[in-house]
Amino acid sequence: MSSDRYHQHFTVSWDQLHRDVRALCHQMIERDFKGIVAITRGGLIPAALIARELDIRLIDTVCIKSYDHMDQGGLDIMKGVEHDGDGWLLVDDLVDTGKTARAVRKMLPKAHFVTIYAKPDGRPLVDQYLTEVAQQCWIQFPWDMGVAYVEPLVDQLKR
Ligand SMILES: O=P(O)(O)OC[C@H]1O[C@H](OP(=O)(O)OP(=O)(O)O)[C@H](O)[C@@H]1O
Ligand SMILES: Nc1nc2[nH]cnc2c(=O)[nH]1
Ligand SMILES: [Mg+2]
Repeated sequence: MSSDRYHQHFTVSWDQLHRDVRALCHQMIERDFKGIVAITRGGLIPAALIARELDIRLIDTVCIKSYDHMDQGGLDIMKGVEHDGDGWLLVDDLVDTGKTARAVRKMLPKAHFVTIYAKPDGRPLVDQYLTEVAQQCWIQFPWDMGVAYVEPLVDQLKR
């Protein structure tokens, strides 16, 4: 999935990501989980933040690699887990088309599946999310960005 065909961007800073994960944790505070299964790689950092807020110590991963082979969006499950997700919290950063969610849901049908952000097409596949983002909007995560120099306005206008 390349971002160039998206017209809008939703840029998430580390500070916003942290605040959004904490807000999602407030919505899960009544629940009791055996552990967290993070969907790599995007689910890893949200899972670590949730583990800290909800004091969850048992953390596993489902390792998935998606590839666009001639636009046939394929998925390679590189590592699964030995249970059906009953009592576990399943975490990803976002759901877009739902392709990843559909594959993981088959493996962990009984898990409580949450993402921080959800596009409309993927929304029905997760149990809980914090913020809906337009389908054509590319979510830019802090781990894909860096702080950059911006030249003074006067110099920009001189060019
Ligand atoms: O609903 P979908 O259309 O499947 O898109 C959502 C998935 O895409 C991103 O992962 P990506 O496949 O980019 O891999 P990564 O998490 O390892 O970066 C994101 O972390 C979700 O897992
Ligand atoms: N970073 C990022 N990865 C994605 N994978 C599928 N949709 C998205 C998105 O909006 N942002
Ligand atoms: Mg991912």
